[in-house]
Amino acid sequence: MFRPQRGSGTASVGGSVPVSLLDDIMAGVRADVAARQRLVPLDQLKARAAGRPRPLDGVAALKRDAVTVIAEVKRSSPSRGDLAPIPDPAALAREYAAGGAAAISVLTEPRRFHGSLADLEAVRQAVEIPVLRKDFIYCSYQLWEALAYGADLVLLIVAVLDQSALVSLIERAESLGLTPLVEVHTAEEVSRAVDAGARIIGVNARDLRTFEVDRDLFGRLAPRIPNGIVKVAESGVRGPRDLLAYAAAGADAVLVGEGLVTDRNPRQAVAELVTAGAHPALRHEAI
Ligand SMILES: O=C(O)c1ccccc1NCC(=O)[C@H](O)[C@H](O)COP(=O)(O)O
Repeated sequence: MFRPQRGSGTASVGGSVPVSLLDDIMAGVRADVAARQRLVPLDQLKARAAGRPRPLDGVAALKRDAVTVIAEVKRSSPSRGDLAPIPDPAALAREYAAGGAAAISVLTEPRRFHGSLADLEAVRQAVEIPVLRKDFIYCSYQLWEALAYGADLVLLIVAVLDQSALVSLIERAESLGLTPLVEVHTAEEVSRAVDAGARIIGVNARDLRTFEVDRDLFGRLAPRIPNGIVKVAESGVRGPRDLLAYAAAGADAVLVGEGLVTDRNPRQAVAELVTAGAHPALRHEAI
């Protein structure tokens, strides 16, 4: 198994073939999905999903007359290692909701982020605001899992999907009532997301191949995102100042992980972001 160095998303395996960490993550995700498919056949998953209420509207939750906050349940990450043990994700989610978060993001990838579908379900049962399944989704089985375990939104990362897969996953997610948050990191990926019909586009400041965080990237890419599409600034928010910078560059929402899970008072940390996001100078019309 490839073990990444901090600050480096690529390495030489066996001294010769360069392997991207993202490729390594995807290999693990595919193996895990295949194993879960053997344990829980699609019919069983669909039956479980049928017992769930219809998912909440992700667009309506994020696009308000203030900059909204998506607060993330994030234990660990490839770039930063262990961040917080989070023994009770439901309790953390309740704190986030009490602080005014518009939605909760739950990392469900187990190998690198120490997340799970059980975390997703626990958070779903704890809060009434929309919940995002944040994972490396490449197939419709994972969408059914998202639905069955209580997600309202799903992350689709353009960098790991070819265009036909992106289009069909967006369509399939929408047809299931799930709202896709389509993540980009380059101008070309913005075009692909727009062409594929994304209604929410997240610009991730973190390059998933090098782990470098470029907070100015959102400002460069946001003008390429047409009006009417919800713009989310992902990664690198460590406090209200970062939210205000993203807001000034046109963000409708920010997605925050490390800055919240490492704070001693996550409820207050969210509330401070929400207060900054509601500043009258930032107010814009809801779509
Ligand atoms: O966080 C990582 O190291 C990472 C590495 C490879 C793929 C994804 C990764 N993180 C997922 C995210 O995009 C973040 O969890 C999210 O945007 C919050 O970022 P932050 O507030 O900087 O923790």
